[in-house]
Amino acid sequence: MSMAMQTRGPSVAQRRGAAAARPPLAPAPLARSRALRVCAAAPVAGAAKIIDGKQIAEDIRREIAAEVAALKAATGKAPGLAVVLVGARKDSETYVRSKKKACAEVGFESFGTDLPEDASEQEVLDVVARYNADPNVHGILVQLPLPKHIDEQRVLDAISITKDVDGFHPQNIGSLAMRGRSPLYVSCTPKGCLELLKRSGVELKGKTAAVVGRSNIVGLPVALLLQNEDATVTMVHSRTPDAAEVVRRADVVVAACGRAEMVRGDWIKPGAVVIDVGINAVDDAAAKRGYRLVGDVDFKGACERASAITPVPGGVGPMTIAMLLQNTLEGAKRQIGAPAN
Ligand SMILES: NC(=O)C1=CN([C@@H]2O[C@H](COP(=O)(O)OP(=O)(O)OC[C@H]3O[C@@H](n4cnc5c(N)ncnc54)[C@H](OP(=O)(O)O)[C@@H]3O)[C@@H](O)[C@H]2O)C=CC1
Ligand SMILES: Nc1nc(=O)c2c([nH]1)NC[C@@H]1CN(c3ccc(C(=O)N[C@@H](CCC(=O)O)C(=O)O)cc3)C=[N+]21
Ligand SMILES: [Mg+2]
Repeated sequence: MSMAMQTRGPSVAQRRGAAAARPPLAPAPLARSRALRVCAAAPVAGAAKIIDGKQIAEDIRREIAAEVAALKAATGKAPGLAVVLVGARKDSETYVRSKKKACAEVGFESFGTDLPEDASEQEVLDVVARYNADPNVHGILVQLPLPKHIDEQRVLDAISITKDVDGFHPQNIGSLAMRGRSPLYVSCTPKGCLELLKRSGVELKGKTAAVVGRSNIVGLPVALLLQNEDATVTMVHSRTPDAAEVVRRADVVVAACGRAEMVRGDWIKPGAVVIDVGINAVDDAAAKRGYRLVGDVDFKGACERASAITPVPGGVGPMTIAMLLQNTLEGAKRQIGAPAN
């Protein structure tokens, strides 16, 4: 696999120092990504390069901040993102908080509505309708999962496709699946996976890819995107008799099955590129929060065989938020350019 590897970039410590020396998202003169660093966790022989999603996401957010400044200067308007949270799940609250913080850092206006766990479906639909009609809101995100008594698909379908920055509307997913059509928005996590591959110099054309998981929000759109880049894609799901056998043939593996460390190191074809979407909390008495996050891939084992791999945390997660900002900026530019849509 041809990869543009940069193993001689600054050390992590140097990079941290440099980041601290300037405001976090001030447009840098050179917004180059230093995608890959040597994997510290793996033995020296055959050590995989780490695809540094945190760093790449930071580069993208800096690019976005510069574009927002230019948009504001030209139009007097800032992109606006509305986040709707129903209930009080701890993880959802954390995600929503980090999305709002990311919005503020790039100069977006952020809107938010928090509804109680027992809010009715109609109340959620009313909030969506209000944001659909608000010209200062260019993107709408309804945090998932919603409480059981609310029909998730009905709520997602109610989001105006012009503001569907999550890319969850069936029309946006459908367009992704059809040759010759382009969706208005591509879902953030799948788009982030592809951006990581692209910015790491991974060639997809003619390669074999395995996607573990087929959910509407991750596995399915990732598989469609990889196929659009001319990879030959196999999707693995809970009824696949031998997941390992499929993964062993893949030059590119995307793991999104929601099973901690299910994809074992010895499933990885030597030299393959591994994108680990999984976010799983596992109890760990030694960790500060009492748990630590692991991916859907056995990271240590995979490091010994992969040519490059994303870590968890610090891989796909930060890219999801960067792509949300990117989608919102794109939507704002379209909507501000044509206010009568
Ligand atoms: N980093 C990020 O930004 C994000 C991370 N995530 C993480 O990604 C992971 C996937 O999320 P999501 O797609 O929402 O999860 P879902 O639970 O919706 O889907 C999981 C998929 O994996 C498949 N699967 C489950 N068990 C197995 C198994 N034993 N073997 C093979 N396939 C299996 C399921 O198959 P079937 O269809 O047959 O049930 C399903 O298609 C989770 O860890 C989640 O936390 C999710 C969103 C964003
Ligand atoms: N409408 C909707 N859109 C979503 O995009 C959406 C959603 N609902 N519901 C939940 C999932 C999950 N998700 C993540 C986003 C960022 C990180 C992230 O930044 N993770 C950090 C770690 C954060 C930590 O330390 O807890 C990392 O991987 O480095 C993870 C997961 C978006 N989702
Ligand atoms: Mg989707």
